[in-house]
Amino acid sequence: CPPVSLPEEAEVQPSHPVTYGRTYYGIMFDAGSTGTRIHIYKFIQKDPVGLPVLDNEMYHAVKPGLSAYADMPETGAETVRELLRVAKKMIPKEEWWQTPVVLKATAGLRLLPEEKARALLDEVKEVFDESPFFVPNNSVTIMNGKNEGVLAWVTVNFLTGHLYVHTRKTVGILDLGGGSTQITFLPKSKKTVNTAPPNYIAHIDMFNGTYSLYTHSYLGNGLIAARLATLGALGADGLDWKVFTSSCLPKKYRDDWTFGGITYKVSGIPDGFAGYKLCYYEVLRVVKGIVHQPFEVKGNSVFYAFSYYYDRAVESGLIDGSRGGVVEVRDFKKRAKEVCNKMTKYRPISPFLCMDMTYITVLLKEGFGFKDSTVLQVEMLVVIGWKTGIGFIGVNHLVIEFNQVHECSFMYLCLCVC
Ligand SMILES: O=c1[nH]cnc2c1ncn2[C@@H]1O[C@H](COP(=O)(O)OP(=O)(O)O)[C@@H](O)[C@H]1O
Repeated sequence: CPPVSLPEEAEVQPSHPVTYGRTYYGIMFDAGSTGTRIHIYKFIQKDPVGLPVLDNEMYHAVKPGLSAYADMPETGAETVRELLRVAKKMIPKEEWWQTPVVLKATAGLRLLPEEKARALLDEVKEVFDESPFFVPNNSVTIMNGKNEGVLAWVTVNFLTGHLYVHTRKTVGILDLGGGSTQITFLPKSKKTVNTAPPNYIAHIDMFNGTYSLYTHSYLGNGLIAARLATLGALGADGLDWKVFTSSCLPKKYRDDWTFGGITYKVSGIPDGFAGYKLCYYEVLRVVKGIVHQPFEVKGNSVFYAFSYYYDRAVESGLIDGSRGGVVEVRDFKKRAKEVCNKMTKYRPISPFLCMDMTYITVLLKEGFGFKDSTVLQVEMLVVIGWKTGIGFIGVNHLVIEFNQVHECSFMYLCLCVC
């Protein structure tokens, strides 16, 4: 493990134009299951001994994600080349040679057969090598689920000011991606740690101490992968002729639907039933017996929920998109019932809204075991980090990479997940 150093108090630095000091750039790709995003960071070091401060972040995204190109890795890598063009426009030419470029892939590539994922990573690495940027060792990799959960926890707690020496009051995170979903929190009671499966506990070193986090990433339980599982389409054959039906979809709905580069025929049950109750039992199969209920989650911890929790809360009108908001688990349930029982009203938003909202409800209640009254702070991560301009977990990927390159002297924080 590298040495760990964190400032005494993690201070949120205001974003303001600084015209002196040394400037550094860094390029981070977040290769998710539903899209590939580039984050271009600009840091300014005001004095030679101080830590660099994030001055600006630029963001661009393309859809679909790399995994949609499982059978055309070269075409997939072209999407990365396109995004690098943006970086070339943003970063001054004389800085290119010392600007590190890193790509971390998440659930989309984890779900692919190993050789297909490998081919995609190799093609992306070639694109990096052909670029004028600095390519550190292991710059194109799949991030494991444990790190994904821990980094999101560090990011949210850093941005919300909960990371400081002897910190005890932290917030938990719930991240719902397309392919996987993560839960991470710092347990207050020993029983949570002792009753958890051993690989659900991650020990992280911060401030000269070791913290044991409860964390797990459920592969295949992201929102979009869960749709496939609900429809019974995950790993199914006969895709040319099979129509996958569900009572979570409007009865008259029938369409082709593509995820991960594969197209599925999906439909409601035209002469059958649709609605919350039936849908609830359909999605329950995707969660029951798979998702572990931590002992402590029934307590009063604060959880930040983002990614698809946020997207669907906004779409269904639970929260305001520009501000995020506080909701109780029961609010998701109430809104799921309404959406499912009035499918035609909500169909223009998305024919999958009933399935998605029901899945979120079932995941929270039957999966993690949250109470109806559990409060969730539903936010877009960009909003959480608006003061600093720090956007997504990308910044922490970058921190890790920078630290490997600059031996922990460079960034706000150094972290080690053992
Ligand atoms: O840079 C970002 N800022 C804010 N939200 C993001 C960003 N990148 C991804 N998301 C959110 O993450 C979700 C999709 O997750 P993703 O495609 O990364 O799946 P995965 O993590 O399962 O691979 C969506 O809700 C999307 O809005």
